[in-house]
Formats: sequence, C-alpha cells, structure tokens
Amino acid sequence: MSQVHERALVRIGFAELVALLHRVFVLHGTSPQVAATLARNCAGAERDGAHSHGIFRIPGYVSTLASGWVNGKAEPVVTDVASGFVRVDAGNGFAQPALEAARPLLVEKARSAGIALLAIHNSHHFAALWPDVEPFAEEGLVALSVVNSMTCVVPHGADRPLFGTNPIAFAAPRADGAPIVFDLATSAIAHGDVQIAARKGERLPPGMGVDSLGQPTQDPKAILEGGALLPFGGHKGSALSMMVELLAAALTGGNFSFEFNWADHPGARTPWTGQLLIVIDPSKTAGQSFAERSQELVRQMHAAGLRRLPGDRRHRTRERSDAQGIEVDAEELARLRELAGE
Ligand SMILES: NC(=O)C1=CN([C@@H]2O[C@H](COP(=O)(O)OP(=O)(O)OC[C@H]3O[C@@H](n4cnc5c(N)ncnc54)[C@H](OP(=O)(O)O)[C@@H]3O)[C@@H](O)[C@H]2O)C=CC1
Ligand SMILES: O=C(O)C1=NCCCC1
Repeated sequence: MSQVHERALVRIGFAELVALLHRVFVLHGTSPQVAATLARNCAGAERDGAHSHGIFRIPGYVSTLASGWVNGKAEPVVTDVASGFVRVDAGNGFAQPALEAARPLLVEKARSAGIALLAIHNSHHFAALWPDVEPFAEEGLVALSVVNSMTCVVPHGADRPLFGTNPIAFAAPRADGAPIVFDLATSAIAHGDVQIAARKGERLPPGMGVDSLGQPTQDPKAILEGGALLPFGGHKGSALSMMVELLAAALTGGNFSFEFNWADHPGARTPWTGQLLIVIDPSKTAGQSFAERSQELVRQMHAAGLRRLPGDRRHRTRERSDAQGIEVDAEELARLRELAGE
C-alpha cells in the first residue's frame, strides 16, 4: 500500500519572513539595500501564493550569488535619455533594485508626458513580474512589463529551444477594488512550476513540453533533463514570446535568452537579460475617468458570468496571509533559517 507523506505546514508573519530573507541575502553576498528589495519581493510572492517565485527560489539566489555570476552589491546607473525614456544599467545586478532606482524619474516622466518607458539591461530577473507593475496601478497609473529569461522554449514550428519563458505583466487601476493585474509566462507553464512538479513527483498536463528527442511528454524531469517547454497557444504564444525577446532584450541592450552562457559558473540560475516597462498616466489620455471605465469593464465581465479575474486568487491569498500568517512548509522554513546562519 502506498503511503501519502503529509508535509507539516507552519505560519509566519510577512515582516518576520522579510527579515529572515534579508538576513539570508546579506549573508550570501548582497548589499543591505539589495537584500531589502529582494526580501520584500520574494516574501510578497510567498504571501500571495505565487509559490513558483516565492521562497522556493531562495536556494537558486544563494547558489547564483556563490557562483559569482551576479553582482549582489551592484549599484544601478540611471540615465535620463529623453522626455519619455529612462535607461538603467543594472551593473550585472538584480533587476528589481534597478527598477527601484529609476522609479521616481519614470513616474515623473509618465505624469508629465503621459507615457514613459524604462529600459533595464545587464540585469537578472528571478522573480514574479506582477510586483514590478502592481504598485504603479496602486497610484493610478497603467503599467506593462516584459522580461526575457533563458533558452528553454521551442518556438512554434521550430526544432529546438530558443526563447525563454518570457512573461508579460499588466496592471491597471479601477474605481472600486484592487488594480486589475495579470502576469503570465508565454510558455505553456513557467519553468518554476515544472521544477516544483518534478520535486513533488507529479505529472504535468499534456501540451506543456517535449523530451530530449522532441517527443511530447508529461514528465517534468524529462523536460528539465534535456527536454524543453512549448509556448502557450501554439503560434500565438510563440509570437508573444518573440515580442518579449525584442522588447526586453533588443530594445534595452540586454541579452536575448540564448545569448548568455552560464556554463562556467556552476550554480548560476538567474537569467542575465533585460526588462522593459511602459508606464501610462491615463488621466492624460482617457476622456472619462479611466478607473471608472475599467470598473465598468469588470462589472460587465461579472454580469457575463465571470467569477475569477486574474489577480483575484492572489489577493484572496494575500488577505488570508495577512490575517493568519503566511503558510509555509516547515522543512523549507527550517532550511531558510539554516541559510540565514541560525
Ligand atoms: N522572471 C522570469 O523570467 C519569469 C517569471 N515568471 C513568473 O512566473 C509566474 C507564473 O506564471 P504563469 O504560470 O504563467 O502564471 P499562471 O498561469 O498561474 O497565471 C497567469 C495569470 O492568469 C491568472 N489566472 C490563472 N488562472 C486563472 C483563471 N482560471 N481565471 C482567471 N485568471 C486566471 C493569474 O491570476 P492569479 O495570480 O490571481 O492566479 C495570473 O495573473 C508569473 O508571476 C511570472 O512572472 C515566469 C517566467 C519567467
Ligand atoms: O519560472 C520561470 O520560468 C523562470 N523564473 C525565473 C527566471 C527563470 C525562468
């Protein structure tokens, strides 16, 4: 008879988790400022139930820092390029501190010109993308971001992997309620979710990936060990993934997903690419209040029978976490404490 191994779950408060992750990052080679940004980002993902980019990612951050592949103490250089254009060289550091450094100028430009673009390059993005856009919508702005990752997706109709899992995130304010936010990989499944399925010994739904011979497989290990992912929606997801390569890499001066080689840095996990953000001030463009218009769209979607908007699950999980603490695996938390030297 097979035995089901129940994992013990424990709860931890958001502030306590941020503080713990901060200690981990600093101990493993980031500056306190970078640690503060990454710890908040990662704890926020865990709090919202975005598990593929929550504390599951910490060992990857740690091994990457140890490998020397990324500069955990990089100081981003922000350039005011033109009226609606800001560029940041992340200095081979993480993308989130680069965004944080450019944020005030980006918002100022979006509010004065109606639209502003941020091009980040020489950066590493190892996280969910919604934390990069949601705060803009919380202050009344519309934001769109794309980031490319590492070669692991076979373009539709091609013979071998080339694209990254290349997510797109969008956030818009609405009158009554949390901003409308979606954040999705352009691959059929995020690489992180394949790793989690492999770890749990679960099979994937059909249509997610191929094995090393290019044959369809539902075995996550076969995808990870020589196989590859497929784009979502065939040629349509593939076209979006191509667009992400162009916007996040070609337009920013960053690497395409296939252009960097981390083979000489064993343990490196963070893609060294680029990221693009577009921020729009809708008060400059919409005749009526944009937030009222987006609220009307939501009202009509609900009237049409829609029960779940993108972002609803995350916000429900956030409310539960805020009220009861963030539910985490006890063993995973113990490993984090070890990584923090406790
Ligand atoms: N840094 C990087 O290079 C990469 C990061 N990623 C990250 O991986 C994460 C996971 O991506 P992915 O697996 O594609 O995300 P999902 O497929 O889980 O979700 C995509 C979006 O659709 C929403 N959604 C899911 N199911 C439904 C439903 N039934 N009805 C309505 N809305 C729904 C989600 O909202 P909700 O969140 O509320 O469920 C989310 O906004 C993302 O955060 C992404 O940024 C992915 C690839 C690369
Ligand atoms: O889940 C993914 O896909 C990725 N996440 C972080 C960066 C690499 C790709």
